[in-house]
Amino acid sequence: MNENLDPAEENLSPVEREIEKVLRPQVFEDFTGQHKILANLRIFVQAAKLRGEALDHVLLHGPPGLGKTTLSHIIANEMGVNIRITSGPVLDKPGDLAGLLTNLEEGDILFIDEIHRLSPLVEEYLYSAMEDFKIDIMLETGPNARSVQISLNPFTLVGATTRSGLLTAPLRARFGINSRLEYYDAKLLTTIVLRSAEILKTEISDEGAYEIARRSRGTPRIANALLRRTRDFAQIKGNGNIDTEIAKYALNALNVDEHGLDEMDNKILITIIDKFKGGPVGLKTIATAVGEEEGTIEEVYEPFLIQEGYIMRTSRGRECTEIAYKHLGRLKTGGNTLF
Ligand SMILES: Nc1ncnc2c1ncn2[C@@H]1O[C@H](COP(=O)(O)OP(=O)(O)OP(=O)(O)O)[C@@H](O)[C@H]1O
Ligand SMILES: [Mg+2]
Repeated sequence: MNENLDPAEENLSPVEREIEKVLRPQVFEDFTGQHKILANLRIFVQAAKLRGEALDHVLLHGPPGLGKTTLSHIIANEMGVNIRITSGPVLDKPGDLAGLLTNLEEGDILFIDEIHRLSPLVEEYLYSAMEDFKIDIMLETGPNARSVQISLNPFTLVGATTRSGLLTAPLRARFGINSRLEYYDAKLLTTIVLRSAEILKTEISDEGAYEIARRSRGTPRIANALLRRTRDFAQIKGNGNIDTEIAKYALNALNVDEHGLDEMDNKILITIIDKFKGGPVGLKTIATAVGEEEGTIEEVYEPFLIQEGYIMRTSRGRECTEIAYKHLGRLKTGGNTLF
């Protein structure tokens, strides 16, 4: 496995991976949305550069595909430093981490993706590295074994996670900068789609871009993926240009509904309403019923369904709202269909 590969891109074909790469913004200027986070980061980066210091450690959290990995690379570019990439599950011994840390040059960024999945032992080892830029390493083994403390070059740890709730308090406390990425509105996503279309040299109307944008679950990664697929439809079924009509045609063919919910979103809502009388029902039960991992539902599907008002999280489980009933054409009392 290429150590610099984003896990989210592992199952893409080489061509798609290349496209991902050219679409990924490289500097603050090209990164759309998340205004507050960006405004702050620009200041922190500028100040750190002015003082000639490493940037404070940064924690980026939020649902998949909103730009955590992208921002990490941008921070490295803007700081003018190297970035080393690893992830929580890959680092299974403190020794793995020590190897990475001792190779960092002054100011470099160590990016740990899925940082909530660090083993407790590795996490603890990270504490002194983050706090004092010092680590203990073991020299020799057996009777001569001894540990010595070595100093590291000051570096910046950038941690990314979709599950900040799973981070321990001591780890979270060691990040000076803590940013939560939010879903993007349709207007911002339209800008992103237009930018990507330009890079891909695809003709697209503003309305066509908006149609893709508003049906992308608030997520740039999904917007770019839908743009690429719509481009295919435009090429084969049309004249290569994307307008509203071809966008609608493509999105329907891809099972993305009018409100941008995909098949699994709808399956979750239908299950809660038809099988569990609209809830409340526990996450585990929903997961079993729809045949999806509990964690995936909690990280990927639920946050968007909650934000858009389709479901509510209560102490007794998940409940569908009036909006979900309306969306699916169900009557709230008794769960009968309208049709
Ligand atoms: N603000 C943005 N402006 C333009 N494009 C963006 C933006 N945010 C993300 N993208 C695009 O979306 C893709 C996915 O973003 P990224 O890989 O950074 O998400 P992530 O938050 O790291 O997701 P995961 O949690 O799955 O790792 C990127 O390749 C990039 O092209
Ligand atoms: Mg990522």
